[in-house]
Amino acid sequence: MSLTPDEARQELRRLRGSIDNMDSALVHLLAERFKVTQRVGELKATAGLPAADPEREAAQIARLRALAVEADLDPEFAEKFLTFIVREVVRHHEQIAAKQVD
Ligand SMILES: C=C(O[C@@H]1C=C(C(=O)O)C=C[C@H]1O)C(=O)O
Repeated sequence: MSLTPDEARQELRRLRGSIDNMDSALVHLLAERFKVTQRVGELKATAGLPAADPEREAAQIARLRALAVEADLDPEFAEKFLTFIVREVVRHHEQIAAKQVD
């Protein structure tokens, strides 16, 4: 299928509109996730529980890797993405716990 330059530009605009919508959804989902993990961090700090839970993280990685395969997404990428987010969450939890000690 060969497109004229105008048709290609039109298709590019349409595809980028779709990418923008998905990026917006991702940002909103991440914001909601961080609101919930903030509450988890406060709960853990109050109860004296550790910031990180490696067992839970391993279970999440296994679950997301399987979901990624089903969804035709690279499971390595899914794991890296989750690990990146969880690392940030644990950093927040450590900060929340440190504030409680002050
Ligand atoms: C949110 C939690 O705290 C940490 C962050 C996790 C996450 O972002 O999913 C998972 C496990 C913990 O290391 C939790 O324990 O559920």
